[in-house]
Amino acid sequence: MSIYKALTIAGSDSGGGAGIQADLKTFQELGVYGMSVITAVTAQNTLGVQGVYPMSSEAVEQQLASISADLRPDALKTGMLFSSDIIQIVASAIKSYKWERVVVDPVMIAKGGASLLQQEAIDAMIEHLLPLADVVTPNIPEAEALSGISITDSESRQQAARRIHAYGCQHVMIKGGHEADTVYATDLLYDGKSFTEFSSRRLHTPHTHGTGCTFAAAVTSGLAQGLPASESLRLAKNFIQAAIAEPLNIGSGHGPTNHWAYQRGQRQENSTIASNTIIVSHDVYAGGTR
Ligand SMILES: Nc1ncnc2c1ncn2[C@@H]1O[C@H](COP(=O)(O)OP(=O)(O)OP(=O)(O)O)[C@@H](O)[C@H]1O
Ligand SMILES: Cc1ncc(CO)c(N)n1
Repeated sequence: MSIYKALTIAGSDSGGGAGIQADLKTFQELGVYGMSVITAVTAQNTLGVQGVYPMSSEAVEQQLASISADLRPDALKTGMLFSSDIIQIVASAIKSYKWERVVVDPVMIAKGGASLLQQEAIDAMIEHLLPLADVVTPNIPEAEALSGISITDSESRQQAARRIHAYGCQHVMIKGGHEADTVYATDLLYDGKSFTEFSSRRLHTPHTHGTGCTFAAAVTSGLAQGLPASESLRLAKNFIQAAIAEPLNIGSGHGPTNHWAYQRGQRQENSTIASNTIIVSHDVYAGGTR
């Protein structure tokens, strides 16, 4: 039996719902062996972020080197990278170790508003990391920061996706979790040729801590097992829908998602979880100029 290996390069969330912890739980549930390079330790719970403690450059470099010397990842994802120094170290490791199937989740700000990436690091991400990415998964504020385009409607969302794609990544998925009051949570994929929407029923719950990390980790799990990007994104959309639909109700603030729910739903025919994961995926009209 082949063991597929996935690596997450991200921050630690002491509360266990986002960051490295969400990534490793997702890898495990989706049947891939998980490895981690920790870029920063955050003191965090469901109420917010109480502290951010970046690792030294040397600590990040050595973790990457140790993995490279022994355990080649089949796919990797980046999450919270915190500074332009860490971004450059990670980008040069990906290039020099010739690691492939790279998912960049351009984590910038936690849901409560705490900064997880220094402002000046956005340029480093565009210059060094995005050209190495197979899949980039910004939420709407991150897509605005990367593209410089204010997203107000579907046309401006398509423009932002085109602009980010032009930085050199293969696929851009602008996630729709932050849209207010829509019936569907719709993510928009651009592969340089056409747009595809992935829609699911928007669930009304405060328990969405770590949705972005979990989603990108599920994409990485699919890529690690050799699925194409579009299939990996479909898997991730199903995984996160199930994880939001069955909240754990842990903590007194914005609780974590349920990383067990997807596999539980797969095992139970006709379960409520399975019926929650109806996905509409279709090509959308690519208006405007390319
Ligand atoms: N309330 C919801 N109902 C259904 N799906 C949702 C909901 N909120 C987010 N999603 C889905 O979860 C995934 C992550 O999207 P989101 O925009 O929340 O990421 P994010 O802002 O990066 O998350 P994070 O807070 O972890 O940084 C997307 O596939 C999105 O459509
Ligand atoms: C460590 C970490 N990474 C990412 C996020 C974004 O959800 C978070 N809250 N914490």
